[in-house]
Amino acid sequence: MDFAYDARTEELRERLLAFMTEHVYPAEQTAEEQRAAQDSPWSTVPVLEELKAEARKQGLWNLFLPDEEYGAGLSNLQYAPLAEITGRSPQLAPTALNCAAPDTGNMELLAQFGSPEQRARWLEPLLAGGIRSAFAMTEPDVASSDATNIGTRIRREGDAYVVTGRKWYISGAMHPDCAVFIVMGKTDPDGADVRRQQSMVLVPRDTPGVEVRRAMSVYGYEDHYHGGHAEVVFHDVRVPASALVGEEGGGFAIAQARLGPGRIHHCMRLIGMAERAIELMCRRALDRTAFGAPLARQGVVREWIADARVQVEQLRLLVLKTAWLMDTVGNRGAHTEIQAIKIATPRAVVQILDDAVQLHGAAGVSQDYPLAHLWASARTLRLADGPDEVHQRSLARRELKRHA
Ligand SMILES: Cc1cc2nc3c(=O)[nH]c(=O)nc-3n(C[C@H](O)[C@H](O)[C@H](O)COP(=O)(O)OP(=O)(O)OC[C@H]3O[C@@H](n4cnc5c(N)ncnc54)[C@H](O)[C@@H]3O)c2cc1C
Repeated sequence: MDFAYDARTEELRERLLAFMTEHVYPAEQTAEEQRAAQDSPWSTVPVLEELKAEARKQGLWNLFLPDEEYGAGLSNLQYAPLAEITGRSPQLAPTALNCAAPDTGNMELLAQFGSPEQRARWLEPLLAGGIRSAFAMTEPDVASSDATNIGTRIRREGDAYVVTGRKWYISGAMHPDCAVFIVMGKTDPDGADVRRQQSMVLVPRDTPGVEVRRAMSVYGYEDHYHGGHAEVVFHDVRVPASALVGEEGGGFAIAQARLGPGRIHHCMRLIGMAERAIELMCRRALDRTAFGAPLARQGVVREWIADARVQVEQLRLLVLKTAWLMDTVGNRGAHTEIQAIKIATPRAVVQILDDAVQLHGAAGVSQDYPLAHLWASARTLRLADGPDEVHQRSLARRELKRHA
C-alpha cells in the first residue's frame, strides 16, 4: 500500500496551497466588507469574481470533474486532497475554483446523462462559471430522505411536461446567477415499481410559474456566498419534453449516481475545516494564559487537540480509501464506505469544531472567527444528502446480509 499522493496531485496541491495563501485567505475579510456594503446580501461580491478569474488563469478550475473532455480529468482519489484544501475556506474557495456544490453534482449529472442540446445550453455555461444551478428534490410536506415520498408531479401534456410542487432547502436558488433547476418529481405516481416513478426535468428559472419564495436559514446563517437555501414553488410550470434528463422513470437512479462523488467532496472539505480548527486551537492555546499558565498546558486542551488529530487522520484515510474504491470498483462497489464516511465525518468534525469554539471562549461563537459558521455548516451535513440514520440503516442492512 502506497500512502503518498501521486506526482500530479502533489503538484496541484502545492499550487492550490499557494493560491489559498496568496489569494483566498486575504480575500475572506474583503468579501465580508463588500457584502456588508451591498444593497442585497445575495449579490456577487467583486472579490469572489476576481478569485474565479485568477483560479482559471492558474489552471485551478473545474478540478472536480473526472470527465477529460469537460473537466480536469482527475480521479476521485486525485481530487479528494484538493477538495480538503478548499474546505479550509468553504465560503470562498470552492466557488473560486468552480468546484462548489450543488453545481458540481449538477455538472456531473449533465455530463453523464444530459442530451447534447442540454449540455450545450446548461453544462457549458456552468463549466465556464457564468451561471449557477440548483437541485430540487426535498419537500417540506413529506419525509424527503425517502425519495419514494416525493409529491411533486411532472405530468406529460402533448410535447411538454408540467411541473407542480413545493420544494425547500434548495441550495443555490437565491443566487442571482442561478439559471436552472434540476427538478425531481413523479411522472408515474401509481407505477408498481416505486423506484421507477420519479423523473428529472430541467426548469429554467425564468419559466412562468417558478416562484423562489424565501431564503431558509441554517442556524441563523443564510449562506449568501453559495446562494443560500430557498423554498421554491412550481405552479404548473410548463417545459418542453426535451427538458427531461435521461429517461422517464430514471430519476431515482440518476439521483443515486449524482450523490457518490459529492459525498467524497463534502467529507474532504469537512476534513479541511477540521484542519483549520486544529490550527486555530493550537494558536489560541499557545497565545492565551489563564490561571497562571498557557491554555496549551491544560490537560483538557491537549486532549482536545490530540483527539482532533487522531480523528482527522482516521477520517482522511477512510475517505481516501472510498475515493480509491470509487475509481476502481465504482459507486456500487464503494457503497458501504460511501455510507461510512457520510456517517463518520460530519459527526467527528462537529465535535472538533465544538471543542475549538470552547477553547476560544466567546470569540469562538463570534463573527470574528470562522468557527461558529464552520460548526453550523458541518452540523447540517448530518442531514443534507441524507440523514445519518438513513445511511446507518442502509449500511447495517448490507452488513447483516453478509452474515444471514
Ligand atoms: C443546508 C442544507 C442544504 C440542503 N440542500 C438541498 C438541496 O440543494 N436540494 C435538495 O433537494 N435538498 C437539500 N437539502 C435537504 C436535505 O437533503 C434533506 O433535509 C434530507 O434529505 C432529509 O430530508 P427531510 O428534511 O425531509 O427529513 P426527513 O426525511 O423528514 O427525516 C427527518 C429525520 O427522520 C429520521 N429518519 C428518517 N429516515 C429514517 C430511517 N430510515 N431510520 C431512522 N431514522 C430516520 C432521521 O433522524 C431524519 O433526520 C438540504 C438540507 C440542508 C439542511
